[in-house]
Amino acid sequence: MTVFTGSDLTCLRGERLVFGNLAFSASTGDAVMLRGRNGAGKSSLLRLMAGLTSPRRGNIRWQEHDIADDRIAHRARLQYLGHQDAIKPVLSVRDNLRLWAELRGVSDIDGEIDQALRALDIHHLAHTAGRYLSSGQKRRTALSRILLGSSDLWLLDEPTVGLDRESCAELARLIASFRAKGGIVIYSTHIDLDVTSPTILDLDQFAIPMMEWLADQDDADETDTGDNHPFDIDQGKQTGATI
Ligand SMILES: Nc1ncnc2c1ncn2[C@@H]1O[C@H](COP(=O)(O)OP(=O)(O)OP(=O)(O)O)[C@@H](O)[C@H]1O
Repeated sequence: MTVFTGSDLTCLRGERLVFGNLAFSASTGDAVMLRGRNGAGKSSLLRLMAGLTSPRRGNIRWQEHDIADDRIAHRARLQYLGHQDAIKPVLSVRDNLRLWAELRGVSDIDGEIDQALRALDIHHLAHTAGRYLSSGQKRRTALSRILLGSSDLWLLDEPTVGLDRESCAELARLIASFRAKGGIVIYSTHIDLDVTSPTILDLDQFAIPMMEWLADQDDADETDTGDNHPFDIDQGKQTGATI
């Protein structure tokens, strides 16, 4: 059953048209790998999928409901791992996890933290303060957070950065186990992660020149009464803004 979809998505960041006319769909147990050159918009798309930002055009739906209609419900069903590990330097690994578990309303906090620490093989770091962790240990701590509580969707932005080979293999196992329980995983990576049969979404295919998009908008706006152009078209010409 198709659960998570996006259609006709256009993403603008600053004055940059990152991608346009992008669509995706994912069903229970699916993995989607985002691919594309640096700056193609993988992180931007993951942020849209998490409901942290809004598309300039198009919509993203969870079981037919636009995620923009209830962002709190959407946040509750997903775990998002961004570029930043978001580890509090003065708190121990365990207390960092406790903070996240409390925010997520986990009931068996200590039990779930123990499980997550074991899954990422960082139990021995439980009492180490965040500021003393190596970058790989920070990434493993951040990854252990996504195991806390229940979720239906993992959005992972370059989850392998800083991880050694064993941790990458462990992450691949965690992804497989999450999918086996019906979870959907969408991730970006520049290195091979051993994920079984992911759908590939290549963002390079959705890059469109800014001027082409503005002309397209102009046609669409001819029937509009209001002026909701994001940019003045002459300004676009002056700056020659293209992808
Ligand atoms: N906060 C921001 N404000 C304005 N533009 C931004 C911002 N963050 C990113 N961008 C721009 O958006 C575009 C897409 O960036 P994004 O980080 O989504 O790409 P990416 O595919 O994840 O890149 P990478 O592979 O390098 O991580 C880039 O051109 C970037 O310069």
